[in-house]
Amino acid sequence: MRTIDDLDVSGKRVFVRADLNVPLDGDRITDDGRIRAALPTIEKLRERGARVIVAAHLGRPKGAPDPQYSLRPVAARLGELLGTEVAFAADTAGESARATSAALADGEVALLENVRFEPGETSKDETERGELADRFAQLADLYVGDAFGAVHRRHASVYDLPGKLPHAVGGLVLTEVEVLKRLTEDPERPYVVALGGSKVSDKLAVIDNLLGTADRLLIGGGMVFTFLKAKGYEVGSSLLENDQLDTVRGYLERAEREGVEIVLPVDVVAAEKFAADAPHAAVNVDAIPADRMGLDIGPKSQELFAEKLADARTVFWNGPMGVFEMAPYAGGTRALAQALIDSDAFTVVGGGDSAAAVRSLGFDEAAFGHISTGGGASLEYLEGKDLPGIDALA
Ligand SMILES: Nc1ncnc2c1ncn2[C@@H]1O[C@H](COP(=O)(O)OP(=O)(O)OP(=O)(O)O)[C@@H](O)[C@H]1O
Ligand SMILES: O=C(O)[C@H](O)COP(=O)(O)O
Repeated sequence: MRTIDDLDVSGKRVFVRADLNVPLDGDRITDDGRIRAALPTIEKLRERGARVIVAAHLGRPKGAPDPQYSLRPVAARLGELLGTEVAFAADTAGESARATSAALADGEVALLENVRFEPGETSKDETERGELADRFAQLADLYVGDAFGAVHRRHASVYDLPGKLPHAVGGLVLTEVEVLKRLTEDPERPYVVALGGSKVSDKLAVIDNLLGTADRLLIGGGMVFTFLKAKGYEVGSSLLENDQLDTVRGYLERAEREGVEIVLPVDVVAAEKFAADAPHAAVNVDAIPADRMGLDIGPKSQELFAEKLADARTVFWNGPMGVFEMAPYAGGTRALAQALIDSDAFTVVGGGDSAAAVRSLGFDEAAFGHISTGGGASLEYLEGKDLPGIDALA
């Protein structure tokens, strides 16, 4: 794979696909970790006289402009961090993008509006994606793939565009892959994987593969309830993937057969509604009231998970244990982070929100072995799956 060092970028327009999918509260960025992680590649290109056109997605808009998912606040923050003005194109691949790209001087940077405002970006139809990629290609001379958090997506700006321009892999992708390799090539055991978060259907699928590599799986976050339901418990109004119950039963059976431990919470914090001020209490998993939703693992589960991490030598953690953004439901995530720190294991934390949680709860990033910008992407890498956004850079 070619790296940036192999490209002659001086005076050229370089399209950089980055993952700038940061958590927002209104238009306030609550964690800028992914923007910071994108800086080295952009800075290197600027130093070498490139005209840098950054493209990224934010959230999951439905293929049309939606102001709540605008990257405008990200352009402002990127400019602050780079210490230079970042021009913002009000569209993704239209008139504004073309004019913004054409106006760039050497060393200048622009950010395009959210690539997912274009239906072609996430389309399953290759022709539709290809048409958008053609429009992107008109904006630039070269392509750099550095969106590690999105390399598992077969999307126009990640997968199709590199086929249309001379391209190189970015430094962030290289670093991430180098660290994650340590987890796939003979990890020190016990190897424990902790899974949580809310992208339940995305992440349930990885369990199948993890059963073949990890010694122990700790299940927290929104994923818990599909497991509990599959075991016959009632889960009230908690997040639930009803159509995955059989799959999950299959995982539980296979784990038992193959001697992989799946550790489920024994209690959860159940709230009347999805709100910080909602009445809530810790209840055992066999006593979740029908009108309540589980928003965190409970204190007994925190202890249990810490015990299950104490002897680990390698840990990968993706997905918060609860709705850590609201103080009453942050305990599980805080306890898990602390247990990782207390263990002697090589620890990797992956995912936009997981990394944000670690930082927002006041932990020192340096206390972990590696904080990855990829959640789903890291998991798919660990599964050994082909990653479209990396394959396309070959
Ligand atoms: N029990 C729960 N019910 C609902 N949401 C939950 C629950 N537990 C955690 N969450 C939410 O999960 C979200 C994060 O999930 P997600 O799967 O996106 O993780 P991530 O670390 O960002 O990984 P990725 O980078 O793949 O997105 C948080 O916003 C958190 O509030
Ligand atoms: O947050 C992430 O994991 C990446 O930015 C990818 O986002 P997606 O799951 O919406 O494709």
